[in-house]
Order: sequence, then structure tokens, then C-alpha cells
Amino acid sequence: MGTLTLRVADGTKRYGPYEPAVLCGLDLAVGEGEWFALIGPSGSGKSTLLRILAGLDELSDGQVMFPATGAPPRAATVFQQPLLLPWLDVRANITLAERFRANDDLVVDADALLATVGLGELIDADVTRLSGGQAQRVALARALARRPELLLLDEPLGALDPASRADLQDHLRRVRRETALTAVFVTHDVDEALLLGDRVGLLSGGAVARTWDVEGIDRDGLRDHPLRDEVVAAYREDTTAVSDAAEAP
Ligand SMILES: Nc1ncnc2c1ncn2[C@@H]1O[C@H](COP(=O)(O)OP(=O)(O)OP(=O)(O)O)[C@@H](O)[C@H]1O
Repeated sequence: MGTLTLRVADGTKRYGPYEPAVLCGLDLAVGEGEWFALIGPSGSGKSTLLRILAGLDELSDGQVMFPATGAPPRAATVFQQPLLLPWLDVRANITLAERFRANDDLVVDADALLATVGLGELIDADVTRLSGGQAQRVALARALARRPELLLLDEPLGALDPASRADLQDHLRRVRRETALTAVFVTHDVDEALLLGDRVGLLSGGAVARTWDVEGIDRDGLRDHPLRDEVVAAYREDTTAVSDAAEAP
């Protein structure tokens, strides 16, 4: 872990030969151990980019490269919905990675992972009885169980109430602190991007139009942080431009 870098060079993605490009000449470099938070209006291609980084889809043109390792990394993705298997308990959901990697020496310490996400006492619980926040924490533990080199998070907190969301943000900050993972994190929420990202990027016009370096902003310092107004203004401007274009005759 901790030796992964990724680069997208001149990335273009269209979903059909006559479709407009969703990504267009996109360049992105994410450094070793960096958490890159991607914001952008709805439909700007954030999930598309994440799927491509996960190896679930391909660019139409351009390249995704992993310069430090050469080969595609072991990646784990957490989506907006936890997608747990309802017929398995919490422990079995988390140890799935172990069962499906029979040739690997992967041994999943479900207890330790659950402690990392603050759910130690629920190890044998029925997953259908978990709250949305608890289920999403199990999904995060399940992703970490794969010992990914690259963690991809596609609005993982988007469906949660504000209290569960803040709680899970704290757990993710802990994961960022305590592991050497590289991560790309999609969110609509600028505050969340600033709390969780080492760098925030705005996806606009099919490319990463702007990035901001974030140096250790904590929750208390967030409200009055000058970067917050700057990123919110750029995001708003971009969202307005998109909705104006959509409403144009
Ligand atoms: N499988 C697909 N086939 C065709 N078009 C697609 C497909 N997936 C996404 N698109 C289109 O690509 C564009 C970008 O979608 P994507 O889901 O990547 O955006 P997003 O920024 O993640 O949006 P949101 O914030 O609303 O989740 C949209 O216009 C969408 O309709």
C-alpha cells in the first residue's frame, strides 16, 4: 500500500459514436497517498470518471496510467447505496473479499475493520436492521477489507442524514490519517470535499477545470476558511452556467 499514483492523460469518453463527449481532454494526476475530492454539477461526468478509474469502463480515447506500479491497482469502490447482501450478517458481508479470493493470502480481520468504522458491537448483526449510516459504515469496512491500493468513493454519504453524514466523514478522515491509501472521492458537497480532500478538483466541460490544495482543514475551521468561499463561488458559477445552458432555447 501507499505506492500508487494515477494519471489520466487526454481522456475522452463518449457513450456512443453520435453522443457528445462526457469527458473531453481530461488530464488528472493523483499522487501517492493523496485523497482527491471531485466536485462538479450533476451530469458533469464524475461517476463516469470513477467507473473508468475502477476499471469498470474504458476511455474512448486517451489513457489511464499508474506510473508508480505500472499495473492497474487493486481498487475498491463505495457507492451511494451500501449494496450489502441482506442474507449475510455484518461479519460475512465484510469477509466476502476473503471468500472470493481463494488463491490469495488475504485474511480479513473483520473485528478490527469494524472498530475502524466505529461499529465493533454490531459484528454479528442482521444487516437488514442497520440504519443507513451503519450500513454505509459496513460498506466502507467491506471495501477496506479488500486491502485496496485505490479507494474510490462515489457520493458514499449522499443518502445519509446530516448527523450520520458528519459521523461518517469523521471515520473517513480517520481512514485517511491511518492508512496510506490513495483515494478519489466524488461529492456534491463543497464542505465535505474540503474536509476529506488533500486536493479538490472541479469537473467542468469534460475536464478538471480547477484544483485547490487543501491543507488540513478541520470541521471547526471550515466555516470561516477563505478557501470555502472561493470553492463555493467557483462551483456555483459552474452550476449556474450548466443550468443556464440547459434552459437555453
Ligand atoms: N451508461 C451510460 N450510457 C449512456 N450515457 C451515460 C451512461 N452513464 C452516464 N451517461 C451520461 O453521461 C453523463 C455524465 O453522467 P455521470 O453519471 O458520469 O455524471 P455525474 O457528474 O456523476 O452526475 P451526478 O452528479 O448527477 O451523479 C450524463 O449525461 C449521463 O446521462
